[in-house]
Amino acid sequence: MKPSLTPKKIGFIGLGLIGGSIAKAIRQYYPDCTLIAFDKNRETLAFAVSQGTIHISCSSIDDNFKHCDYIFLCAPIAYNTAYLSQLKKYVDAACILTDVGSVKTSIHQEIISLGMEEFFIGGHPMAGSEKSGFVNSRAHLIENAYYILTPSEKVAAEKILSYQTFVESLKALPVLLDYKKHDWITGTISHLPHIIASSLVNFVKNTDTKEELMKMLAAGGFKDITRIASSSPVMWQQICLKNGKNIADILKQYIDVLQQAKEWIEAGSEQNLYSLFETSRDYRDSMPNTSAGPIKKQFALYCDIIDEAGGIATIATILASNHISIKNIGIIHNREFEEGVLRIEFYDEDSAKNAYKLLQKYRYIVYEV
Ligand SMILES: NC(=O)c1ccc[n+]([C@@H]2O[C@H](COP(=O)([O-])OP(=O)(O)OC[C@H]3O[C@@H](n4cnc5c(N)ncnc54)[C@H](O)[C@@H]3O)[C@@H](O)[C@H]2O)c1
Ligand SMILES: O=C(O)C(=O)C[C@]1(C(=O)O)C=C[C@@H](O)C=C1
Repeated sequence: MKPSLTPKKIGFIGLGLIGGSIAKAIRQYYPDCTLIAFDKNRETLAFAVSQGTIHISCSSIDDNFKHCDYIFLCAPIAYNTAYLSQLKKYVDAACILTDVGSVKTSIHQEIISLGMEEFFIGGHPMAGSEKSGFVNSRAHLIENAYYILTPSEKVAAEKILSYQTFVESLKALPVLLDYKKHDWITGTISHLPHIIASSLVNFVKNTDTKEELMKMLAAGGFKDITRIASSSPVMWQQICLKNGKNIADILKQYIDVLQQAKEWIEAGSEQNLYSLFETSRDYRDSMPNTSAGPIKKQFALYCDIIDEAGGIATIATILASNHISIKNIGIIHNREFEEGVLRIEFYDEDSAKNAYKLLQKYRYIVYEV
């Protein structure tokens, strides 16, 4: 049986940040598709039904999961793998079973041992946040983000094509990859940075002065490199356990690099130290910073506001009544804007441009980023 190009029913197991965001995107682009979900958190399911994101909330993996065009496993990785045996009786020839987990080898191995290869295409959207849960999910999360697909060896070519087309229809950018290669690459560009961020934060916590001066004085540099230290401990514990071998090898190489930097500093090696920062600057600056690149462009503007109660609310109302959604809003204080200024972030370029024109029309002083 061929996979359907316009899915009629899609199931979710785990409806948090990623499951919720994919479900919301599907709701937007396939309004006639029935969405069903099981999550261990019943309040999440009730909320998702009340929001109109899903149609049916399931209290377990039950018969509702029969005849799905897609089943998305979106719980923390070890649970996704643990649910496969229960799902086996619900996947049929037309169904594509997929996951969104940050590690792929462990789930592929279980799929092989359960004889479910013809149904499974691993998936991993390279988008996310340090915030978890359905409440933080949004349809735009995967827009313009790379979405890695790791097809099983025995899955039909037409299923792969169909899934690629589906991912594109949700405005993400599918990239096919071997699952073992996936785990090495994400080990380096995602898992290692999370370990660095968390251990750096803990290092500061443990070496701070009695008055917590480090915590007070930590500025942009520290905050930029450690945002992801606020991510879900369960999710990252499971990633480290399941991709442990790769991460340990990568960490070893990275520690050698740190050791080298230490030696250059101790030796006062001017040329090597200059090269360290020059090379990194050039490479970092060469990374695409458009919304289609791995680093998402931020669509923001700054706006002066009078320091009075309700100032932010007035601006939020002007934008909302013109159907412009705000991603983030807050007053910032830095050297450039000593008095403090309102920073408003939007989901896309058009919203930022429209907001700019609108706020100018209302006589606000607005600065483009
Ligand atoms: N957060 C990110 O940045 C990111 C990005 C890409 C992929 N992922 C992957 O997506 C998956 C989900 O991550 P998330 O960020 O959406 O996490 P999340 O915590 O926001 O959501 C997980 C959801 O799964 C539910 N859940 C937990 N245990 C369960 C269980 N045993 N049975 C059923 N439901 C259960 C939780 O109630 C929650 O609603 C993970 O596998 C992660 O590796 C995360
Ligand atoms: O932007 C973030 O907060 C993320 O951590 C997203 C991020 C990452 O880039 O490492 C986290 C885990 C994923 O599996 C994919 C994306």
